[in-house]
Amino acid sequence: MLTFDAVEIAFPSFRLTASLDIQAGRRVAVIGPSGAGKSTLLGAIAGFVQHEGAILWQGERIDGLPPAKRPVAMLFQDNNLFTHLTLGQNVGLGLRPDLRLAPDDKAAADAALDRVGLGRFGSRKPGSLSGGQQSRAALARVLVMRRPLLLLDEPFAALGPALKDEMLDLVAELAEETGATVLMVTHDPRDAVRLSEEAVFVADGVAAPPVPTPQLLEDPPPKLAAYLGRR
Ligand SMILES: Nc1ncnc2c1ncn2[C@@H]1O[C@H](COP(=O)(O)OP(=O)(O)OP(=O)(O)O)[C@@H](O)[C@H]1O
Repeated sequence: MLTFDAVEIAFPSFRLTASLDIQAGRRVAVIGPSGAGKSTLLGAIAGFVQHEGAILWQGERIDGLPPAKRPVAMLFQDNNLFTHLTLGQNVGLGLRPDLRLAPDDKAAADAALDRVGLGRFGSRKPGSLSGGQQSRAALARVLVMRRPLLLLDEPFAALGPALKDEMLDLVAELAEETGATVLMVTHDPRDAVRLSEEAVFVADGVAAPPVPTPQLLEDPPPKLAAYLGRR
């Protein structure tokens, strides 16, 4: 279980509180108006954002750990693939930031590329791939890290609808296989329904405890209704 215990994030002109639990193995959408604090919430889990209160994973505090030691892998919208490195090396970075890859590491990187359908592309560079293939490579890099918490910050926003659906289904499949707990920031209720079982609504300085995604979208609180354009 991922626990936010009286977490409070305070920037000079922004404040966000969160007291909630997310069951291990769940896929959870983080949804809410622009600027509400969705990315900030993920940043606190990953260790990029300072806060009061405690964040625990399986009952142990992780908020004192440096980002690299947290049980977390994070995927951003711009992929963060290095254009001068091959896909194999980009994925290998998930294992060894210095890229001193042992044979086992190389095999794990190849296996991760294979799993996302890029088995033959290990020696290619990102620039020679389509947007969808680049997204798959970035997913392979977080997959190879084998971290139990997968944080996705609008990772597929730049993809067209069909490709986005394909990626969301792939994430769901991989999460089932690995048992990973997934938190995904999205602006699109369709994405939330496609990927997630539960959703955390972030608005007015509060990240609310998760509720079943269909329930939240069928009967949204007023702020979410306004955000969704349903008044
Ligand atoms: N390092 C920081 N220092 C000060 N303020 C910050 C910092 N990071 C974020 N903020 C502020 O925190 C608020 C929440 O930002 P955040 O990016 O988390 O929102 P969001 O819900 O992810 O927005 P969007 O949907 O537009 O991406 C914003 O007002 C932002 O300006």
